[in-house]
Amino acid sequence: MIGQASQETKVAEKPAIAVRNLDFYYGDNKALRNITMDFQRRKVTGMIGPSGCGKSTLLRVLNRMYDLYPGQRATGEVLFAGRNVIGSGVDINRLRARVGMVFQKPTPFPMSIYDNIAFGVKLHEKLSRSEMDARVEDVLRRVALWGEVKDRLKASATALSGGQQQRLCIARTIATRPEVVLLDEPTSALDPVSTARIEELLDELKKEFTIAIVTHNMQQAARCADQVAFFYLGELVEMDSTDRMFTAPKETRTQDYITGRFG
Ligand SMILES: Nc1ncnc2c1ncn2[C@@H]1O[C@H](COP(=O)(O)OP(=O)(O)OP(=O)(O)O)[C@@H](O)[C@H]1O
Repeated sequence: MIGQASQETKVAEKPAIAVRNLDFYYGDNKALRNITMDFQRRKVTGMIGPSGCGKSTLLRVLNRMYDLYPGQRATGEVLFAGRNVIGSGVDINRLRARVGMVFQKPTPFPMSIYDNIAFGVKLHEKLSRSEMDARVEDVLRRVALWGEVKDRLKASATALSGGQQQRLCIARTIATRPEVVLLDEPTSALDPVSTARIEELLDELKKEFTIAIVTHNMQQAARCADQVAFFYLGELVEMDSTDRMFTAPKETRTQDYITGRFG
């Protein structure tokens, strides 16, 4: 009975991000159509669908990355921390610290491993040297990179392997203590061993962060995600728990995609 009650409490928990009737345009091209979905708190939401269906576009809306480009606009609501983040009057730098993003290709800054992490933190917090050292160590430990780099924190981040660079980018993202971490195909440029390490890491990170991951890899979605959303031609076709999406999807298009019949 107690288990059931706590289960119900979990279900009732407010989503970290609630997307409502979201449309997105690249100029005249409508790339997202009336998207309504929830990103559950401290869960991994997998976003799947054929190339061009709008997965990356949706991620870029969640932290207003599209704002950097003229001609791109979103309408509808993206509710995060009590406000519509695609509305006016939002502190975009603050939003991007709270909704962090990791890209497909590792993108370390051309500076030292230490500074890659300290750089973003300094924009938002005033830490003493020892506090910053502690923050750097903490996030590097959490991405299981500390052992590999602790003796060369002042060395250039670009000298790390691709897998190490991607773990550093995740460390850099979580160093500003975001609530949500967005990952756009974070392992597609990595070998299987590095991929497995990132997937293990996601399992750890979701204890603390809400995670949204775009992936083309169905096994990865099945392994990592708690819930999966399937997109097609700018629409959200279906969203459900990972188990149900992979064993009993409601829509034929979902079934066809996950079984490799198209895409
Ligand atoms: N900068 C842009 N300018 C114009 N149209 C764009 C731009 N970026 C994406 N699009 C269009 O928006 C639609 C959605 O693209 P998006 O990159 O979000 O898809 P995706 O599902 O992430 O694809 P992929 O899996 O190949 O990365 C596509 O029709 C694409 O051509």
